[in-house]
Amino acid sequence: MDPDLLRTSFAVVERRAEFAAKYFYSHLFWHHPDVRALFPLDFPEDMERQRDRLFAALTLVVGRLGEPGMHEYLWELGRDHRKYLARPEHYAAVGTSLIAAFAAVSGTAWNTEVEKAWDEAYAVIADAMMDGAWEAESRGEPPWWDAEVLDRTRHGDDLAVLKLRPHRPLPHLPGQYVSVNSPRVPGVWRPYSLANAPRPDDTLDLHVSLVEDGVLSTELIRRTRAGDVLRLGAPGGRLTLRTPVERPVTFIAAGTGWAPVKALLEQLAWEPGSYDEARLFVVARDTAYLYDRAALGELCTRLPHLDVTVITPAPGRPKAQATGRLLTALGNRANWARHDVYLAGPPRLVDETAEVLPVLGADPERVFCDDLPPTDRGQARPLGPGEWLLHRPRPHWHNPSARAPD
Ligand SMILES: NC(=O)C1=CN([C@@H]2O[C@H](COP(=O)(O)OP(=O)(O)OC[C@H]3O[C@@H](n4cnc5c(N)ncnc54)[C@H](O)[C@@H]3O)[C@@H](O)[C@H]2O)C=CC1
Repeated sequence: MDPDLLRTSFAVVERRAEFAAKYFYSHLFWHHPDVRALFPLDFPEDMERQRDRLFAALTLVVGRLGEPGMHEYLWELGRDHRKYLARPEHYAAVGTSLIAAFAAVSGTAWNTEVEKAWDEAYAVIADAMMDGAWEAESRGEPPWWDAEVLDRTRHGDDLAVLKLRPHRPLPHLPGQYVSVNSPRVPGVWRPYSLANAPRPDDTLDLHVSLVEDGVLSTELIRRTRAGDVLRLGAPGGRLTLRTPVERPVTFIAAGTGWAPVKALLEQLAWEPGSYDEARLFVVARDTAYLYDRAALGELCTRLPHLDVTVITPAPGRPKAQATGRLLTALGNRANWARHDVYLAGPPRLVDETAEVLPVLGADPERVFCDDLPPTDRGQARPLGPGEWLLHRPRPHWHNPSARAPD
């Protein structure tokens, strides 16, 4: 496998990503109409997301092939793909269509050497995924877990906490997430962090925030009731407590990113550790969205040394202003080089914070977060004067063809 050749040839494909994705799906569905059932059909929004996801996943894999942790990631992905009833023949079909699409959009940049590199890379990816699926199957793990909704607590119009009881126990680590599907929104799966450490009664909590035009979040917040049954995929993710906890720890939770952090704090409360400092930053779009204050208070009693900072935007300011305030608050703290940092929340906040922490002295290898697909469509935080200089936003070019005739 030649990583440089893969990266340079993928850069050509990425420039025509839209066309490549259309070609890929048309090729796949034409040659294997049976595979169509594995992809969501009814929601155009979802076909688009699927396209974005395909390229986001490929970019991640191509950028990190051969890196430590990549095999595990693919293994987990394959285990999770059992929920789509993905079989070895589907992996072969996807590989053929992907390479056909890459060849179609690459023009003269495509040759036998590039094709060989992609054939080999795809074989590595598919083998790792099929290993994950096979291992899960051989230990008797179900392809998904059905879970009954025991309770749904609404917090305002756009937030809900669901309590679920899986029909069979779903073993997980605090901080992990699962993908969730409702039979009323067929084919649509979204990742949600489990908001609790494992409990003796095996119940699970999900914290759901409304995503504008999001079919599943709307379903879960507005229509799902006690007695409904949801479907959960295999748990996964990197946001798990590194134990034994011997270094100081910082948790940063924004919005419903509070869910995995809550689970991690529950674990910290019973995990023996030799750390001497624990910090928690809770960021919310306004005080009304600090929806779990009672649980936070309880955790503070169980973790008396936990230093808590709550951050919201100034009254009347946009929600993303809280991210600027968070970055300032982080800058006012010391000892980052010693801290393990666990970070959860909207992807833009996670990206910005993960970029700033090493500048403050944190070890990037000790900053833990999930790679989640973006769900928010809001505007980015307005740039501060220093950032404006460093990252001037792209100009909005006029479209000459839209100009009125002289
Ligand atoms: N494991 C994880 O990392 C988890 C991540 N999430 C993600 O967290 C988000 C939760 O959404 P909500 O609760 O509605 O959060 P929210 O929209 O209320 O935002 C909370 C805070 O995040 C920051 N923020 C939001 N959008 C931003 C932007 N565009 N740029 C910079 N900062 C921004 C702001 O400080 C805001 O006050 C979802 O995107 C979800 O996917 C949720 C659970 C777990």
